[in-house]
Amino acid sequence: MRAALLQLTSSDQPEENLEAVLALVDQAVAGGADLVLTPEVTNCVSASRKHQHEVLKSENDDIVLAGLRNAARTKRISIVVGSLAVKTDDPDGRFANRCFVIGSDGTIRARYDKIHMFDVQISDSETYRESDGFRPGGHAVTVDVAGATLGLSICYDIRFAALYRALAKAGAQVLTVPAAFSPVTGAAHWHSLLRARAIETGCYVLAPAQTGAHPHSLGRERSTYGHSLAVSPWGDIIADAGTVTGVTFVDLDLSEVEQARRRVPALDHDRPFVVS
Ligand SMILES: O=C(O)CNC(=O)[C@H](CS)NC(=O)CCC(=O)C(=O)O
Repeated sequence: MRAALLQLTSSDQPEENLEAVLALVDQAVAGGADLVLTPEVTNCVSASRKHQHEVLKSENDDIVLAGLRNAARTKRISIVVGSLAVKTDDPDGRFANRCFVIGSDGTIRARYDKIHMFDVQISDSETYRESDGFRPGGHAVTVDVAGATLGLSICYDIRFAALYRALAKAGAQVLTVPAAFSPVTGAAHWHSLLRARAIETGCYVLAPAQTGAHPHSLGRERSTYGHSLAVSPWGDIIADAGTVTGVTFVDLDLSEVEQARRRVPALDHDRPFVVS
């Protein structure tokens, strides 16, 4: 199976982002991809709640989701839309940070709402309060698509190893980690966290990322770390997109999942213990 990781610098305008992502989907198809993966918040990166409420829609009216479903169907590819910010029926008006898996017939095969919210003060000048604007999910999801079983996650989830262990035990062979990582924590932790999850589970890890300085008509400036990454089930980095936008191809051989788990069957070696 050939996967293509799309690295984007999404703006706060969904129309622009749709155009940009469809251009990269075309490149991915031309390069022979069966499975295309896009980063977290492909449809809109914005720090302004007011602006988000103006431009974002429920999933039924989201133009990026509609455009990517159409692309999947007409080009016969599967797509993991890393996430879209979509309106929900939350009484506080909060959005969902939702991953969509689209089959090669254009149907939505799975949805996953990001579970862990990035409520973090990285420094005096850099604070994130994701749960102010987004309603967290509570369901982990695996899905069979393009000949593989995927285990879904989003960005900050990567710091919660138990999620990935549960996904692998539920049958996942490929863990997807679409992201919009902060430059500071990315430089410190990104590669290590992704490699650790691959090593612990014997899964491929595919992590398409937002990169660079995101243009804003409103709100404060926002930059992301980039470095879309693919990691083998043995823990080797097999692709790193650096910081430019574009498409990164990676060929997956699912027998490597079995092989890694045969060599180190740690996934089957959990033991009960108490902490005192
Ligand atoms: O707000 C949006 O536009 C979309 N969501 C995000 O960008 C989220 C929440 S702010 N970012 C992360 O989870 C980064 C995690 C991270 O950087 C780390 O774990 O170190």
